[in-house]
Amino acid sequence: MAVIENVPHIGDVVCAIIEKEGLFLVAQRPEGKSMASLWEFPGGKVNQNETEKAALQRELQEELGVTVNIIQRLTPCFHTYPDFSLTLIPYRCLLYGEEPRALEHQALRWITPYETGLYNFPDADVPILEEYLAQIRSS
Ligand SMILES: Nc1nc2c([nH]c(=O)n2[C@H]2C[C@H](O)[C@@H](COP(=O)(O)OP(=O)(O)OP(=O)(O)O)O2)c(=O)[nH]1
Repeated sequence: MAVIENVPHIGDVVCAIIEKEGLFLVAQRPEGKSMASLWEFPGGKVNQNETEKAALQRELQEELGVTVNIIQRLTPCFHTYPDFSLTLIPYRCLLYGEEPRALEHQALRWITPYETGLYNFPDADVPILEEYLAQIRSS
């Protein structure tokens, strides 16, 4: 029999795949937060009456101290964790030149597509990573 999940939906979460010279940025979630130490794409929840792009720029200022050039929206991923569900909305982005700083994360790393397997990502990120890697391999 199918089990119907009944967990709170936290809403839309935007995240940035920031690219630089064939590398992209991954950020390690802080200790003490949910999914601590997993590697994610910087971003966060979209507030009420806020556009996705405005939320992304706000979160990237707060977390990395940068403003980005937003290039492309990838396919959103609806995912259910044991205690909540979310819709994770990825954007490919380029930097204007400022170097990101880990203002809220444990660490930041610029990685190549080949290194992705060395990092543990939240489950919601897996289809997003697959789409992104397929896209850059075919370009
Ligand atoms: N920024 C970001 N969040 C992600 C990713 N994958 C993923 O499942 N998430 C989840 C973690 C959080 O529950 C939520 C992001 O919301 P948030 O950034 O406003 O919340 P937060 O880190 O303060 O986390 P929390 O204390 O609410 O658990 O989305 C990702 O790649 N990037």
